[in-house]
Amino acid sequence: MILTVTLNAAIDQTYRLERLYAGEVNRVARVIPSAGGKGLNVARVVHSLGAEVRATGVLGGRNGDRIRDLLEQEHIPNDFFDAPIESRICINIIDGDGTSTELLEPGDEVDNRTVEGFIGHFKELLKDARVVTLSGSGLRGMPDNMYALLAEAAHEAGKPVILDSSGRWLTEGLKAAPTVIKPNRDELVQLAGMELDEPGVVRFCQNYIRAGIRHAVVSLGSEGAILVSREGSYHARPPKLSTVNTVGSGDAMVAGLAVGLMNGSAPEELLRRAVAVSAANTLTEQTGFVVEEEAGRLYQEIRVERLGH
Ligand SMILES: Nc1ncnc2c1ncn2[C@@H]1O[C@H](COP(=O)(O)OP(=O)(O)OP(=O)(O)O)[C@@H](O)[C@H]1O
Ligand SMILES: O=P(O)(O)OC[C@@]1(O)O[C@H](CO)[C@@H](O)[C@@H]1O
Repeated sequence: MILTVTLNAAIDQTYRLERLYAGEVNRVARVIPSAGGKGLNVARVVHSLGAEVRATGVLGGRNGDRIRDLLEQEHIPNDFFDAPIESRICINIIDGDGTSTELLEPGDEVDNRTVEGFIGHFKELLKDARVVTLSGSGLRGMPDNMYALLAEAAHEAGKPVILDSSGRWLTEGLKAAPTVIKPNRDELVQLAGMELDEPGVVRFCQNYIRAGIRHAVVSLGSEGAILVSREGSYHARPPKLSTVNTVGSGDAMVAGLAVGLMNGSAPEELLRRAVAVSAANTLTEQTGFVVEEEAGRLYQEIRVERLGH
């Protein structure tokens, strides 16, 4: 089973309208709600790929109940830790030309009892997990090294762990050397403190490989992704696509990586599958949702280049 962690779960509201006018009254044409926060998108995609998944994290309040209901409707197995908080709402506004504007609430504040309680809950769930994914921001009040604590618990239990986060959650989480990391272009620039070209990405990521991370996968939007590992580095590119909603593509990539890791895929295959799954996510309206056959079709069209750097 793949265990997905969403510390800061959300009701993701996708609003579609013809055009967004800042500073004016905007009427929404269509609302598409889904159980969100990055880890729940990962869970949905793993589920749609037919692999066994369990979603965990922290939920609370009426929004927390709604998130549970949405998960039940989709038959996504879940076992969240209940906390005296209100889970957040995140908004993604997509206008007629496909431009996406995201409004992300920060999430509620928790105390130490919730932090300790969740870590205990996570350690129990780890027993049945084959791969763990840690995604997105944490809740206020959680220690900056929350993901390092969870990754260390996964290491102790002998379970591979994928980290996909940003800011301090990522910087501190990296110190526990997760098995796989998946920064996007902006996150890598923040970590490096400068823009990087393709050889620069490989050289920079090799530092993480030396520090014990097995695969560093840098996602580059429509340009696909670069995987750096001890066995070699690769750049996989998807075909040009008419995208519908790109939000959650990074999460779909993490889902593809988790399934590949569980199946023991070699780096090139791991990357090709992850790029195919993430590209398939851009073709569906719902955030973090993939049609398996679409991913299979795209898999044939991914071009993979071995990098010499
Ligand atoms: N326009 C696109 N066309 C084809 N594939 C895409 C496109 N946008 C994203 N992808 C695929 O999705 C992967 C992840 O996208 P991206 O680098 O934007 O991640 P991200 O910023 O983490 O996304 P998010 O935070 O929205 O989940 C890319 O590596 C690529 O394989
Ligand atoms: O605030 P975080 O946890 O970093 O990101 C939250 C979020 O933007 O990420 C997903 C897209 O990747 C959305 O479902 C969700 O709303």
